[in-house]
Amino acid sequence: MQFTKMHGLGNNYIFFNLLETSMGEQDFAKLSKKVSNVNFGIGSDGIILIGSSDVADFQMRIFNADGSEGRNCGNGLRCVAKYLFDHMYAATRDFTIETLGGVVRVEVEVDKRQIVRYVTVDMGTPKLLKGMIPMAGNPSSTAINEPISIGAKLFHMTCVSMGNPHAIQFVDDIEDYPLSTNGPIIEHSNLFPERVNVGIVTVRNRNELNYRVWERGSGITMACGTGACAAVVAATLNDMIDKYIPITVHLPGGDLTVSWDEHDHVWMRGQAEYICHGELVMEEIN
Ligand SMILES: N[C@H](CCC[C@H](N)C(=O)O)C(=O)O
Repeated sequence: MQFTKMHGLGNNYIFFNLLETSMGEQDFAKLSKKVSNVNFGIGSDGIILIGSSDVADFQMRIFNADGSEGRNCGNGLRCVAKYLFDHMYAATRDFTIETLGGVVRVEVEVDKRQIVRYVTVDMGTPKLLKGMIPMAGNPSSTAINEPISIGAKLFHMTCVSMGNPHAIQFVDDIEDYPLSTNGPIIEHSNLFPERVNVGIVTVRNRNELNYRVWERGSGITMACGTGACAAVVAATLNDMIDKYIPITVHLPGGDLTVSWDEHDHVWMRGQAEYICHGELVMEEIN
């Protein structure tokens, strides 16, 4: 089985192109757990399937390193967009991709050799109601800087869905925050019936954020596109950054430009890179 390994700011996935070869009734959860493991597999934050769609130009599915299926993936979307344009599946520079979290529109920017360098994604509208995150509590209320106790710890969280769930906390210095301790506690709290991506943000100024993530199903990664979008929405809701302008989000793997526009759409612009192509020995997987 052919694969391509790509990353968006170090958030790396193994991509399978189902437009070329079907993988049949594959147990994608099992495949992702095996392939994502750096010792017994290839090593990645998960797998991404590129396929056809009845409601958009293409479809993207993402499975985390633990085998759970994600509902959206910002860094993955930029990689998929680059792959589809570079391999001439996409006839135009802008096209749509179906995810479990909804259909998004992407636009690729090419250099003079027609190679994709940057991708802009219209990530759609953020969902703020607890019933849409989803999280416990009154489903038609929101969690904006809400004090939330989990175990013996008190957190102040702003919760946003970008198609996938994010719990955002604002701290003085993201490097000091015990993310590998608190991340799994929050991810697996019964407050979040579908678990949650845990984002930590330091506001540098009115148009720059620092952001780190403990990802649902993958743990600490170098970057999270949907998380960066959720961070900008959360910082805006808490009046920590200026509205409607492009915000630079600094992640461990690099920078993204995110804006939440006056039409309630969140836009993310960033790079996507190839790492390698390869052949997966399938009998080792089953
Ligand atoms: N790294 C991805 C997010 C993966 C989300 C996944 N961890 C989940 O929601 O289960 C991104 O760039 O948006």
